[in-house]
Amino acid sequence: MSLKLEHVVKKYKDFTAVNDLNFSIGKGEIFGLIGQNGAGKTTTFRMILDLQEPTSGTISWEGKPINSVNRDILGYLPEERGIFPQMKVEEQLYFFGELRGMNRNEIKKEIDFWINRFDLEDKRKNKAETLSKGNQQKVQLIASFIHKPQFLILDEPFSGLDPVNRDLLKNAILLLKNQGTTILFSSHQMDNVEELCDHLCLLKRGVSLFSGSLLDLKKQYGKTKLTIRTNVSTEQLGRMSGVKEIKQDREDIVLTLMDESYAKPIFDVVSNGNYIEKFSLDYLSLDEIFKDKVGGEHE
Ligand SMILES: Nc1ncnc2c1ncn2[C@@H]1O[C@H](COP(=O)(O)OP(=O)(O)OP(=O)(O)O)[C@@H](O)[C@H]1O
Repeated sequence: MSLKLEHVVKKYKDFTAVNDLNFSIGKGEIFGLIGQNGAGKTTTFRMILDLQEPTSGTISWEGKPINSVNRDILGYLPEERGIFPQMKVEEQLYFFGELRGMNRNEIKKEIDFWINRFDLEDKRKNKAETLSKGNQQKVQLIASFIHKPQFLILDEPFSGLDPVNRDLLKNAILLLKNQGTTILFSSHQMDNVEELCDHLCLLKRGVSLFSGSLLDLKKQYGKTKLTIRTNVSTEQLGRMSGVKEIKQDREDIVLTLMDESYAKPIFDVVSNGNYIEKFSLDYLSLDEIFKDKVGGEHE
């Protein structure tokens, strides 16, 4: 394991922001930390980065206490966005690279590569303050990993990015993973987590509701989402046994089943002389699981 948190607690006076948190991240894995506002994600990141001390518990990197590890193996995109407004994009990135001990040739290579990937070529010589928010965020992202850290922590990296830039970021994250970078990121947007993460931890008010592989989380619920497009009526399907919930979603009827075994009798009814355009039995989406786990409080 690269990163390991064991029984980590963070208290602010009487308030417990993180309570007995345990999870580990394997080398080269993408790990998602998800939770509502105030769940304790940023606090956890700050403890991993040794910017805050845990009240109790241990955090280790490759078996050594995280605070004994060379800072240059880490990269961090903080939640607070901010770059030097008056500095040109390129100067900015040279500055952060030099801070990490890189020479100008190495930095130039990285800048050329990432500026191109993030579609910022025409902004190179522009002052940061003249860039749109999304473009400023991309510059800050490049700054966080320009030194090729072994372990990259991204706090809400997708927030504020349009769909095209979200895809650019997703591809960048996958590229970094393929180069061996271990990546931990937080997000409120479950589709990003679902697409990218191998493993995740679901936090609610500082307590972990689940930590482990995405597939194991999905298996807890089983394949209970049945989507049907047919000429059989909603009323008839709603009367079938094992149906917990039924709703119309445009042309589809979506059933939530008590468990997977109820799908076969429904198939037998639907396939009996009817035209079936769609019959698909799936795991719940991470968004649906999240809402179920955190209850009705998720807006
Ligand atoms: N310095 C502090 N003093 C007191 N309470 C704090 C402090 N920092 C954070 N908290 C509280 O700890 C809890 C967790 O905060 P944290 O910022 O880690 O949440 P988060 O999951 O990152 O939320 P968000 O998604 O809104 O960024 C919140 O209730 C917050 O008010």
